[in-house]
Amino acid sequence: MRGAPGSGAERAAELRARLGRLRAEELALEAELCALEAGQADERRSQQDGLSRDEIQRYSRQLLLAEVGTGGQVRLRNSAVAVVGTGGLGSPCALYLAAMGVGTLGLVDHDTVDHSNLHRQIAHTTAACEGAARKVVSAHAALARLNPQCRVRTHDVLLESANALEILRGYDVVVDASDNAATRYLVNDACVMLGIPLVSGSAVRVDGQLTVYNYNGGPCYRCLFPAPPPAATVATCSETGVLGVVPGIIGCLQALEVVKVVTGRKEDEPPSMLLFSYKAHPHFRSIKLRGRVPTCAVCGDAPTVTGLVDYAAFCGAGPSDCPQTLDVLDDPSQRVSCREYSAAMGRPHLLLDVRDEVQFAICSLPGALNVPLDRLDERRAELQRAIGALGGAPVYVVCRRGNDSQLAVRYIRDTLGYAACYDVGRGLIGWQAEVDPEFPTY
Ligand SMILES: Nc1ncnc2c1ncn2[C@@H]1O[C@H](COP(=O)(O)OP(=O)(O)OP(=O)(O)O)[C@@H](O)[C@H]1O
Ligand SMILES: [Zn+2]
Repeated sequence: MRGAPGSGAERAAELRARLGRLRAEELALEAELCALEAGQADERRSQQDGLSRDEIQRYSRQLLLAEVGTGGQVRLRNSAVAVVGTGGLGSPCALYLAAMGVGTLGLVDHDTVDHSNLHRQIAHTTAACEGAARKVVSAHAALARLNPQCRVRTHDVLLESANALEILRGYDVVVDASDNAATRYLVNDACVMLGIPLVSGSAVRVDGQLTVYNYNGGPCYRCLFPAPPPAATVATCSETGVLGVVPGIIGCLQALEVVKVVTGRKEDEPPSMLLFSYKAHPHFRSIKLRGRVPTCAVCGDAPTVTGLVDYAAFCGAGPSDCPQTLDVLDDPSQRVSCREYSAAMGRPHLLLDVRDEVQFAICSLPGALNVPLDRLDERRAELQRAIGALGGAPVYVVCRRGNDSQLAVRYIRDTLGYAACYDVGRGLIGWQAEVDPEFPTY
């Protein structure tokens, strides 16, 4: 409803529009600044001993703590910390590190802000998303607003074997806030080779984990996990979801560990892994870890990995948490495109949606019967009845991305013996791209 001319509602709309333009301009300036600064030679980091008047005022509540004091604050100011990933973990971690007075922060990310990031990636804003801002630019803007005294270096690149040593060299601590196995091993190996402590975190669904690796005789990531898990078993936020505050909790704890390492307060702590779960009571559990493993391939006594390797090949998946695309149907005639299904919708058929009930409740195509892939066999009689009523008309099977639907087509053809069954290729993601741009994706 539009307000009357001159009313508060009209003024609010005008102010909202003006703020939108200012936010867009801020991001454009930020992007230009990031690009300029990225091309400049690094200045020497300040290594002075004392604190300025401004610093004393800004950090006064922290200076009062025996755990920090002036000495600790100076160490924070003189430190440089790299944060790999400015997503769910990296956002709160980098914000707190900047707020607490870390002098130099390096942000590494190769991604653009997306709407589905905003419930947890709190360094980013709706305006950044609408302007398709790069994550490092958007995070730089947030850090600059929070603490202009923090020097931010942005690395708007995919961290990979070819650039990791060069990018991470010179930092005092590295924070792994990434979301995939290939990057975890890469960052671990680079930190071992460069002799940098690594504060590693992860968060999926309602659970999180935190460990400091390669520190004070403790293990590295490979000491604990010498071989990566099979790529298909790795849970990812985009597939299984994540409660917004969970990476917030772990990212804040990563910032805490950085402070302890930089201020020298962690030296007496034995290595441990902290586990968090919303479902466990109490929510936190700490597991003691053994020290460095002498046979470890990278930090052991006779390392076999002495340079960065091909981590995508090692992990069976590249540096992305996007699920792999399956192709299990032998015959392309068992698949229709989303456009072809759209054309067939007016004719008799059964649309079977094999996503789980939670996803089906988010959005679905008209008339779809929902039987999750893992319940096909249990609900076999019901399926057979529905197929029997078709009089030979086709069954189309859909899921989110077109992977599970292929497995279901196989089941219906091979186990139920119904040959007129087709996969809707690329699933609902394809439906939005090919047929209906208004259809929600998640
Ligand atoms: N090798 C890498 N180099 C640079 N950035 C990386 C690398 N690996 C992961 N990242 C970044 O780490 C961040 C991890 O964030 P997060 O786990 O919250 O998920 P996301 O990828 O942003 O979102 P979603 O998984 O929901 O699509 C991402 O911004 C991603 O781009
Ligand atoms: Zn090791």
